[in-house]
Amino acid sequence: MNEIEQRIAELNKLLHEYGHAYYVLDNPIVPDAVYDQLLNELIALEKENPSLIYPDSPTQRVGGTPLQGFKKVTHAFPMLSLSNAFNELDLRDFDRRIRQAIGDDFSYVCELKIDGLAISLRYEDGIFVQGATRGDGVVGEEITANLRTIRSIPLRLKEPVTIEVRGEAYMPKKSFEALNQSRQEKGLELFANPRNAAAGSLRQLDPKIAASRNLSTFIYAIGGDGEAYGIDSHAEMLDYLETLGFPSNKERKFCETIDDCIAFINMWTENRPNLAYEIDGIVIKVNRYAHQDELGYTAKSPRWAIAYKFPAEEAIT
Ligand SMILES: NC(=O)c1cc2c(N)ncc(C(N)=O)c2s1
Repeated sequence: MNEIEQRIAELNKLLHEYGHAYYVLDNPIVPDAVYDQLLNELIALEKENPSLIYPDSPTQRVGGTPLQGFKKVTHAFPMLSLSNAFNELDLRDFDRRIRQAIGDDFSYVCELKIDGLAISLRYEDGIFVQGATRGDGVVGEEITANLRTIRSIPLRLKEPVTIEVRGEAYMPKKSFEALNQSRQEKGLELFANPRNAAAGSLRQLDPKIAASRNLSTFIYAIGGDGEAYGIDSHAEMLDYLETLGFPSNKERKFCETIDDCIAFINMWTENRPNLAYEIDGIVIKVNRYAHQDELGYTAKSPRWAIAYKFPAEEAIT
């Protein structure tokens, strides 16, 4: 490798590491000025040596030309929906049904239900190759170019695995307020809520617009069976996603009983306004895969999971 190739390889490695710390771990290890200076150096070197541009270089996040339309993509594994619970009685019914099926020796994992747009990301040998919306759960829209602009989505994983993951793309509350403020000043129609703003941004044909919307993601599931990756519980799967370099939401709790889940729900009902992003509920999943396999699925959703939905907020008149 000559000096330029070495420097380009080194800059890609450094910028991946710094970008992961900043956008995924929310814990920068260098000042922004240092990151920008290295990025500008890489942009200049790539301009002089286009044959040395890595496909997953951080300079390759925002594509050039707008798309004509979105292709349809059939998910390798259907993206299922969750059945809903609206009150404590629904939650205790859910818990009772599980006990009747598998006995009492099991536990739950509770997670925040992110109010965004469900997405599916495909990686081959660790490289991000395709991203899609949920669509109807079986067929979604291919929005790879727009998802590449989201800095928390790794373009290369820390392991060269072939994997399909699911998560939620969302717009932080502060970005939503700033976006609507600027739209108001331009006399444009406002977005009703961060979820619509995130969905609208990812449906743009020009990736430069998506890139300007400061979207982020949380990744929370592997498509297909996690056993293929040597994992045998939901909690371990979430940790595995983090080791691969995905952003996963840290506000999750291992719960022994449905009472612990209800306490978690009550705490977040109270604390929800303090989050930097919107959530519309709490997702409760039976933790061990062996138990999930025993419980199985109904026609459209897993029997081992439920989404508690917060009461719709009273419209502030
Ligand atoms: N429809 C679904 O299966 C899910 C939807 C969501 C969501 N919007 N946010 C978080 C999770 C999670 N942590 O499992 C899930 S799962």
